[in-house]
Amino acid sequence: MSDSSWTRVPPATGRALVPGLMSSLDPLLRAWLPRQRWFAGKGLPVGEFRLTSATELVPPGGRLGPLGLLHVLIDVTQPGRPADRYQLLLGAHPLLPSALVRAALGPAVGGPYDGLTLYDAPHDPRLAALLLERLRMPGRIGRLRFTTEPHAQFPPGLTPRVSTAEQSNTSVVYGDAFILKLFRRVSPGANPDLELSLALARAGSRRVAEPVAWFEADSADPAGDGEPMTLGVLQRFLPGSTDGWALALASVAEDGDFRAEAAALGRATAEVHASLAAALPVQELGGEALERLAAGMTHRLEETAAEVPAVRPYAAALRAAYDDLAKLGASTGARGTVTAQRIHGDLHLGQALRGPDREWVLIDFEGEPARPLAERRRPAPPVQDVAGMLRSFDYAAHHSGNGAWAARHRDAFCLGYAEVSGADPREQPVLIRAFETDKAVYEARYEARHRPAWLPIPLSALARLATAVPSR
Ligand SMILES: Nc1ncnc2c1ncn2[C@@H]1O[C@H](COP(=O)(O)OP(=O)(O)O)[C@@H](O)[C@H]1O
Ligand SMILES: O=P(O)(O)O[C@H]1O[C@H](CO)[C@@H](O[C@H]2O[C@H](CO)[C@@H](O)[C@H](O)[C@H]2O)[C@H](O)[C@H]1O
Repeated sequence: MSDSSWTRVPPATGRALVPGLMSSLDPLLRAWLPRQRWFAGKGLPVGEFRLTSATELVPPGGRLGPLGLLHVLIDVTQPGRPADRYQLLLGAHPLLPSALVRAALGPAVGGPYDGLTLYDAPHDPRLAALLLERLRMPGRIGRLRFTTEPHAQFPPGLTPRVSTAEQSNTSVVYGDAFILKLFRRVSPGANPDLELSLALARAGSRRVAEPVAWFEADSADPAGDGEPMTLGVLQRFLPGSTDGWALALASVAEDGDFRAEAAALGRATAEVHASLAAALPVQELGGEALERLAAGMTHRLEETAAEVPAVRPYAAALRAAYDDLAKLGASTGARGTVTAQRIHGDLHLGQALRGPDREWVLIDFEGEPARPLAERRRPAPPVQDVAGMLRSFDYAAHHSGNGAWAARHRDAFCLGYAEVSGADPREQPVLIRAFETDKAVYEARYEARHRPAWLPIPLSALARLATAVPSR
């Protein structure tokens, strides 16, 4: 089937295809976009919207027109940050069915776009099904390129439902067999969620949800640097799985013993690290690289203290952890004693799913969404992931004030990790303290921006880390 049966391909700006789209979208997006969890520039005034691409997907042989799926990439300018590019998937309807009213970008009646109401398409099973059909067929449409992993099979007609999980992107589950993650803030370059999941799956790892298909946009516009942008990844869905955060909270609530699960998670994490080290480049970080790492952490602390006043009282003491890291760099010279490799980058209990077979699988290899893509793709010491998980045990325990639960399970996780890697991460105290501090600083900013009621959790960790005995 030729691509042309799927779509009308618009010119680069999309304006000729969808006359009036931008003037209709502008006022709607001003109100709707900042309310979305995945909107990165919260709290800052919105400047301009610039349409960089619009592509309409319509079913083969289906009627052309506004009832297709409109794929849009839009740049948003805000003072004090580089422009962000967002992926929008829009439906348009003359009279929105009641089930879709909550997905409307604005008032659900009297739509401003040619008399049509615009809405967030992943919520519409008909349009989500259309996207799956398109993913089943490798090929291009305008700037969009669809790819299927060789030998991967996924049947047509799976029933879609949009995920209700609180998340940084938007996911659609198809028949409890596959899950499509639609990245919302996109940048040129492979998204590590696709890159690392694919590397792990191709290496035969059982700790990953295998990608079966994905789609990208080329960066033909002047702002792009030539690398394609990953827009969405379809992966195996793990039915009947529960995430580590839910399991940990249940255990905390009854002061339970979760150590076997925590140790198994430590082993799974070390297995993933070993597979990533075997599949992708590894490098030794010399003195200067460690000093740069420490400088980056110090910078993040300063930015956070400027933005989140409650962090300020701890800032001076916390810097000691980074100074120690820089000194470690200075003492190693160019020899390099710290191994860096590709890692998960944002590991926490919510990123680990345990299936009915009781095995852990890690998901969401995207890294911290707030960091630039190039930084997220850089090799880093694997202890960074360990520190992320240690913070997560602390988060879980905080809900009941049960600090002993956190300590027991942090230990169990490290012991499990050591069983596979051959070394207990706590044998690198300077590194682990620096990364744990850096993570808690990240969390303070994350919570201040997204969930202010949770801010006390990273703040209490910062208070503890600030008074921790320096490792010198
Ligand atoms: N392969 C999968 N199988 C089952 N559930 C999944 C799978 N991938 C993700 N999920 C569910 O979707 C949620 C969000 O996924 P995640 O990749 O963390 O998205 P985001 O990056 O947008 O936060 C997870 O917490 C989990 O509940
Ligand atoms: O899963 P995401 O990629 O969206 O990660 C972001 O959101 C997480 C919260 O949903 C946040 O994690 C923090 O809260 C968790 C409990 O909800 C806790 O287990 C983590 O340890 C803590 O960092 C994550 O930092 C953020 O990037």
